[in-house]
Amino acid sequence: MSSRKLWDITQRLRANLPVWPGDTAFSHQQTWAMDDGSPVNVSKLTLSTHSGTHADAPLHYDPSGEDSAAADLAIYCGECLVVDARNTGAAIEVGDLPHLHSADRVLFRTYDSFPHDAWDEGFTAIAPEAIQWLAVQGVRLVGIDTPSLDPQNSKTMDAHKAVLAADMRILEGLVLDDVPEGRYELIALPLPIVGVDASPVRAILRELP
Ligand SMILES: N[C@@H](CC(=O)c1ccccc1NC=O)C(=O)O
Ligand SMILES: [Zn+2]
Ligand SMILES: [Zn+2]
Repeated sequence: MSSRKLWDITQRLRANLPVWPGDTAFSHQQTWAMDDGSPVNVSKLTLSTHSGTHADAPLHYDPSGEDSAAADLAIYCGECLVVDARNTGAAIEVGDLPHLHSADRVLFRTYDSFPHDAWDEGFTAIAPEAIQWLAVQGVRLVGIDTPSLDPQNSKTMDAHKAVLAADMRILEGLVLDDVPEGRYELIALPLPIVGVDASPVRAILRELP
C-alpha cells in the first residue's frame, strides 16, 4: 500500500449545497426504500452540472465544444502546482502569478476558509490576461476554489473565452483549505455524461513520490 498522503479537495454533495444564484438546488430522493420493504435502497439525484467541485466541459462556453463524455482524462490527472492566491483582490492578475518552473496544471487557492454553507457572490475571479499568460507558460488546466473563473456578474465570460482560445480545461469549486502551496499529483475526473456542459468530479491531491 502506498503511504503517499492524500488530500480530498472535493465539496460534499448534499442538501443546502450553495449553488450559482438561480441554478438547480442539489437533492436526492429515494426511489426504493428498504424501510418500505424493498430489498435495497435506490435513489435519484437532482443537480446542476456545475454542482460543487466540478469540471467545465468546453460545451459550457462554446456551442460546438466537446461534452463531458469526450474529456481527455490525461489533462485531469498528473502533476500540478497549488498556488496561494489569497489577498489578490477582485481577480488574480498577471502580477499575482508566481514563477511556475513548468507546470501543466495550476490550482489557485483564494479562500482562507472555504464557504461551505453560504454562497459568496464576491468570489475572486481570474483576469483573462492571466489565463493567457498561464497558457503561454504551457499550463493546460486551471483550477480554482471559487465557483467560476469569471466574476458572478460577467456577461462576456472573458476568462472562460481565454481558456477556450488556448484549449485549456477548468476545475472549479475546489476545497484547498488544508493544502500547503507546492507540487502534488492531481486526480479529478469528469463523469462521461453524454451531451452535457460540465460534471461533478471527485478531486484529490496526492503527495509526489
Ligand atoms: N461560469 C460558472 C457557472 C455559470 O456561469 C452559471 C452556472 C449556473 C447557472 C448560470 C450560470 N451563469 C449564468 O450566467 C461556471 O463555469 O461554473
Ligand atoms: Zn462551472
Ligand atoms: Zn466555469
